[in-house]
Amino acid sequence: MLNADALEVSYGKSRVISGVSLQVGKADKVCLMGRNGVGKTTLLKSLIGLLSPRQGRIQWEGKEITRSRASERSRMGIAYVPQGREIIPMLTVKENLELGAMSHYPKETARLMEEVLDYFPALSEQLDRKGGVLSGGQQQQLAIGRALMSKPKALFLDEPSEGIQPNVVAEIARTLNRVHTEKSLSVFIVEQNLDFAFKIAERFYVMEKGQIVHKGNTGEIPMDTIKKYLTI
Ligand SMILES: Nc1ncnc2c1ncn2[C@@H]1O[C@H](COP(=O)(O)OP(=O)(O)OP(=O)(O)O)[C@@H](O)[C@H]1O
Repeated sequence: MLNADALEVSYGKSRVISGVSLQVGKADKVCLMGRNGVGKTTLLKSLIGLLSPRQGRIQWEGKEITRSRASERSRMGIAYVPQGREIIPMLTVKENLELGAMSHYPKETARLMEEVLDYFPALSEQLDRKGGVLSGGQQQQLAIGRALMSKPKALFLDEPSEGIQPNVVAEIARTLNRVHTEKSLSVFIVEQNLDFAFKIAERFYVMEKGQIVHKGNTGEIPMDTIKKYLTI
């Protein structure tokens, strides 16, 4: 579905990603792990179109998208949940959700919202509240819900468990697994929380200094082995 080949991504003269190749298949559940600053967010942004790779190529469903803008990739079914969630604090929960459908599926807003509120019932009671007053966990649910409003085929999430209470993290994992099953959604998560990552991912990639140094199936490798890559 998404195929990245030999990507190189830089900020000015500083090369952050080099020679990275990875695949995300249909209904795949993949986690990208690595210590702080190894380049996970940079790689994710290049996959969804917010950064342009200096070298390499990205294909989506067999089509070249290396130079496509993020908005075009979004129309093709690639949705992004950024680190820090980036919900709009002055808009209500309902308005934040509506934004997700506005670009591509404005006529389906009501139906999509019903679906998203079924996935995240806690948001139903908050619809008229400003996004900015929600707890971190509710904001994360809102950010994922907003992404789902664009009817994605694949969801790319950057550290969705960061700063969130364990019970809400567990609930988010359950919901992502449910959406994956019901919609054949592909899920690609950047995570440092291994418990959360292992609740979702079937496959993983580990990054060090801008390169993939390890990959495999989560079921075939003990969590402790991966932990070694993440501890200093
Ligand atoms: N906009 C930018 N301009 C210049 N350098 C940047 C920029 N964003 C990130 N970097 C640098 O690129 C490197 C990789 O950062 P990146 O955020 O991709 O890592 P990460 O693995 O996602 O880290 P974290 O887990 O802390 O989010 C770091 O050295 C960082 O300082």
